[in-house]
Amino acid sequence: MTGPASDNTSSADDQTSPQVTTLIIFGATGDLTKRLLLPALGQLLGLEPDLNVRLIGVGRHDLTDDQWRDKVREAFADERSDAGDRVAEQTVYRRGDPTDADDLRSVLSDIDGRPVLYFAVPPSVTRKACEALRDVDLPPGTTLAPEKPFGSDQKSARELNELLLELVPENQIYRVDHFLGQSVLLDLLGVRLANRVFEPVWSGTHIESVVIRYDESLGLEGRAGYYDGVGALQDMIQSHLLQLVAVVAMEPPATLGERDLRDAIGAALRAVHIWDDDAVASSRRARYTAGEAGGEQLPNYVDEDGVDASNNTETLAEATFEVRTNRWQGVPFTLRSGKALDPEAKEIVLTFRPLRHVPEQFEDQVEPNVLRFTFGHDAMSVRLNVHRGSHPFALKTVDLDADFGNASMRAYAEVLSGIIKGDETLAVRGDAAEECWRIVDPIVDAWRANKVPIDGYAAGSAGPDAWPTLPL
Ligand SMILES: O=P(O)(O)OC[C@H]1O[C@@H](O)[C@H](O)[C@@H](O)[C@@H]1O
Repeated sequence: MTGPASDNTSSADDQTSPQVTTLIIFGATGDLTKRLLLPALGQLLGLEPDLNVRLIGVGRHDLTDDQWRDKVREAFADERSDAGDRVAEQTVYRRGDPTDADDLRSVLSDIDGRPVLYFAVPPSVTRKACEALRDVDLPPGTTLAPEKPFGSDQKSARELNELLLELVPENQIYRVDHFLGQSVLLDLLGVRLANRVFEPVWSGTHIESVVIRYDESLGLEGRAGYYDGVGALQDMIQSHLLQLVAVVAMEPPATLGERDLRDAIGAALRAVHIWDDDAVASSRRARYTAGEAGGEQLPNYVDEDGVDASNNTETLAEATFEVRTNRWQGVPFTLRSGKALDPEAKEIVLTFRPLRHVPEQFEDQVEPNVLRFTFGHDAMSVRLNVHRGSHPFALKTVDLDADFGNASMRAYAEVLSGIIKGDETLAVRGDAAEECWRIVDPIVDAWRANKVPIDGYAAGSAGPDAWPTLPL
């Protein structure tokens, strides 16, 4: 995490000098590494040139060191820096299988300082790799960074936690959820916790509903191997969006140190339940049919390469939850995310309750106040009723917009920064990972049992016509 060092970090405090970190990326030739991890590392090195990092790529393909270095340079090209050039110059590639203890030993025999094992591989490979690591002597400080999804239900998440904890202590496990590094989440923390005008009204006494949506125009993008059978609920709501719920709903922590913040997130998640405890009535799912979205012509989802129609995968999911605390009981938190949607809508929207009384001259003119945070090109707006018009008490609803511009750091750069510096604040703690599955498991079960119909929507539309509109 950038900014002031956290006040109650554990592992970060133990480090006295800029220790060397060897970042070992398993899945080095994969899409995640190319599109997200390496560009983020390049950006981070440009912003923090003193980070003492070595990079090793590990993959199943045959690559020479020079070929790998070219890939790294290419990924760093947009944000080139001396530090990035140095890392790209020194990096090496090892052909290896992360599920093979001999290969793991061989990679770890050749490292400087503290190794970070970043698993940019499918979850089944991460699990087998961790099983293989039981037979490997891990160097001091070894850090494990598994990517989402972390398990496939509460039970498997618990088992994976147990396995990881056999290998290293919790403060050396960085479960990656890049939404914790999204600048909008960091904006939300600032707006909520540093402003007198917001914190006192941050509760169900004043807020009527919360909507967190992440409607993307992208389709499957050739990711059937991962996405098909997983779907929008598990891909987005189970992980990313529930982390956002926790940050909106948590009790204000005394500090933003890793322990206080992650305790608050964990407590908030433990209070989240499906609305009315009714997974069938409180969830919806749908799948796209052919159409044009994001400038691309998309086929029916079921006709996409690699899709197995019998998986019945949804590409749009919506579910409503309740946070059963004194602060939030009775306030619906609706989460929604999907692919191939137009318009894109990636935002957190808090709608305020009506005033108990307004002067009669204002009646019928007043709209609810709305506080909105927008992802991507970060922005925030507050909807207010103000005087405007031809008579003294005429009101108009206006959105006061603040455009924060592009984030100074990519979400993955924030996450990598924490991992490299040994600050766990923006990593998912084990209890939170299990809790997120506890919350959605009943919906997954209801959908598998076909208790919720799967609706259709044309790619490029705003979703199924029959679904109620969320506040926008
Ligand atoms: O918009 P971002 O930061 O790329 O995050 C969204 C992506 O997050 C990933 O974790 C999901 O697997 C993708 O399906 C999704 O598109």
